[in-house]
Amino acid sequence: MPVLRVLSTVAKQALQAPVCGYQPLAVTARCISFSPRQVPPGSDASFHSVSFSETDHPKVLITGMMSDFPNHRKRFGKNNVILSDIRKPSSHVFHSGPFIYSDILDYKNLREIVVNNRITWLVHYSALLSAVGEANVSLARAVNITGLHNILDIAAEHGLRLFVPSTIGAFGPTSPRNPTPDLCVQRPRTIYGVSKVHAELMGEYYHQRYGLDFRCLRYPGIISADSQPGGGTTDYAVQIFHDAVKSGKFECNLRQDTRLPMMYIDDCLRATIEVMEAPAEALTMRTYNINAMSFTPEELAQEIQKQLPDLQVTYEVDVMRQGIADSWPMNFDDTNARHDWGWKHDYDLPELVQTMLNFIGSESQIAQAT
Ligand SMILES: NC(=O)C1=CN([C@@H]2O[C@H](COP(=O)(O)OP(=O)(O)OC[C@H]3O[C@@H](n4cnc5c(N)ncnc54)[C@H](O)[C@@H]3O)[C@@H](O)[C@H]2O)C=CC1
Ligand SMILES: CC(=O)[C@H](N)C(=O)O
Repeated sequence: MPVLRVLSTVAKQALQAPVCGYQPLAVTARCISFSPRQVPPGSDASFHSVSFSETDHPKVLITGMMSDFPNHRKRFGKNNVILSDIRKPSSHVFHSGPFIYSDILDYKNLREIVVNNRITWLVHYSALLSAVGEANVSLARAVNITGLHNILDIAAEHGLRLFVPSTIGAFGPTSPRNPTPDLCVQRPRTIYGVSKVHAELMGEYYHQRYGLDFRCLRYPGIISADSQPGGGTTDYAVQIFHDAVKSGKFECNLRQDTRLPMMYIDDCLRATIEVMEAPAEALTMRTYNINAMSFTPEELAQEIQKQLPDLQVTYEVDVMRQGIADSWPMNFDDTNARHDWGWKHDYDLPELVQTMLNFIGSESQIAQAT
């Protein structure tokens, strides 16, 4: 829809909205019962959010497949969590519950999915990560920014609770790095970081302007055994486990002393559920840092070598990735998440290494046996 038409619709309805007059923005937002792409009554469609009783399970749509979301499915019921992507799912994901094709750049298709499945919560993972984003800026801009606009409008129109992850990559070289607090200078130097700051600010704006229930966590680098690294700067911390088990050798593309915040996937998914379920009154902010551990490639290698002493690690620095890593936080301050909604991580470095090696080791034994 052309911008001007949106603006004129918004302006017209704003003028018609009763008694909002000179009240502060937050109050005004509650008076305006329309969303940015809503078309006027009498035209081709008009939207009315269905309200659900408190006892209903949320019906969750997840864009992008960060994992197979066993936690979400266990919590909300297998059929209440629909995964979506433009990529073919693994057979494990495909057989674990509903999966649907959805391109987040296709607004009408997203709307159809939300309506047909009576979606109430949207968890928006689709994005291009930092390194792959630098390699394809226009695609990153489309997926991470235009795609996000579609998601925000769909969520606002249909009264959805919306989760969008942000990242340590939303900070830049002028941010305090050790530790990095929730509120500080954010001048990232990657298209990924810029798009994530945009997502944080747009979500918070929609929250105060349209009452959107927007929730956002800034994740550290996420380490998971059951998905391949997706083109990020922290990928080395996943790849090292696969190479250690497979060949006993690993070539690291970051310097050995590059310290970055990291988290095991189970902690990440649990944090996501916890912040989504937190009562709105507990949230003093809508975007929180979450933290678990911080390590360098050398420290990670040493911890793995306690289990696999023959592992050999060499360093072949990728200049672009190193530049990105050097501009990111070394340690994350998540005091507010711990205070407001009780965030607490379970996995430190030794537990992470043990769990990853158990998982990848048993997978590789199965592969060898078959
Ligand atoms: N993996 C990590 O270390 C961290 C991830 N995050 C955030 O978590 C989210 C998920 O990250 P990962 O799973 O690691 O990334 P990933 O690159 O593995 O997955 C992203 C998914 O988005 C999908 N996608 C791309 N274009 C799409 C489109 N037009 N329509 C629908 N789907 C599309 C891709 O097919 C892919 O499956 C991202 O938003 C990322 O910014 C944040 C911090 C750390
Ligand atoms: C930390 C992230 O957001 C991601 N893993 C990346 O390295 O781009």
